[in-house]
Amino acid sequence: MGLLVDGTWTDAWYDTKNNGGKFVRAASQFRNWITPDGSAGPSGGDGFQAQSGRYHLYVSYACPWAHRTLIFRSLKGLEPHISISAVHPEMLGDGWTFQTDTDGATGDTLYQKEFAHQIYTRADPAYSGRVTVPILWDKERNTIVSNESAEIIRMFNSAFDAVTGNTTDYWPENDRNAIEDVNMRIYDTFNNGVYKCGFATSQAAYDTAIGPLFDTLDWLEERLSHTRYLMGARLTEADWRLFTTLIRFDPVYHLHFKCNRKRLIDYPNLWAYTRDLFQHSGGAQTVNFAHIVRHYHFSHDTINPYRIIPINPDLDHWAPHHRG
Ligand SMILES: N[C@@H](CCC(=O)N[C@@H](CS)C(=O)NCC(=O)O)C(=O)O
Repeated sequence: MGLLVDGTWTDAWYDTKNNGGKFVRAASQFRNWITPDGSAGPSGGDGFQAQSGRYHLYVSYACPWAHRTLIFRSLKGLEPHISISAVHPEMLGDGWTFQTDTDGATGDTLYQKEFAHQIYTRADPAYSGRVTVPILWDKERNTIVSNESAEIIRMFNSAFDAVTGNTTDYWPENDRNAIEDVNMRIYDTFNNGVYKCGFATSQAAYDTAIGPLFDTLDWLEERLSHTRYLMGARLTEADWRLFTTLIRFDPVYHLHFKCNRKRLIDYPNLWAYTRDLFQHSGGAQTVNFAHIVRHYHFSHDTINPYRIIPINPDLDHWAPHHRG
């Protein structure tokens, strides 16, 4: 685990000392948008036109943020148009690596680099900051388009529609405000909330995060007792953003990140909803439990220094969900 400082790799754990033991996630720095005609998006520069074969996605199968982008690549039929490389699940002193000694770890299929930080310095030799996945790479301009998953999924949702002919919309105009409200609560207390609990280095920081996390799960359990999806009958990005944290909850977050007041399977609606999404196209084929379990238990020295992988419950994600 480390970061780049003026383009030089430096091995360092998250600094929580200045925040009373709280984990504070840094903002992503590459914020360009791919658009149908290459005009600029809501942030960054122009010149990133949606074209088949031009872009490459670096992911970790373990990472919930990268997982979102894999789901949207699948939902929107982008597999033939956007190539991928998947990092090795163990993120140690060198950060994410392109070692290939584990099933599913592809190596850097574009440039045959060893480390993900070399992709960042290829885009910006003086980059300072964390080296995170996902990374959306432009092969033509030789740079990073975006390293912000929330924005990458919105690009995938619509920018390539003319290329693929797939016009299914997971961010429908009429529901955007409602989606934003739900996203904000789920991001703050759950998607990022599990990390706030797990990476807390003071009791107070943990206590501040854990209450709202389970309040959100109780709220979701109630909401999903009335409707199939978060926005009603229609599946939207809000569901997929929630899914990537739910699917990791019992195997990882419950124990490893101390989110253990309840398990996912203790919430009948949420658990059935998770299975519903898992069984949907874009679900199961983007989930790699081996990478998920290995990554978290191996990569966080301060939490699990002996890298012992717990036995974990047997979960049947293929059991009928009865939410049709
Ligand atoms: N805001 C980013 C966050 C991505 C992120 O934090 N990814 C984690 C993996 S789950 C990572 O690469 N962490 C490496 C680090 O923080 O050094 C996004 O949503 O795209």
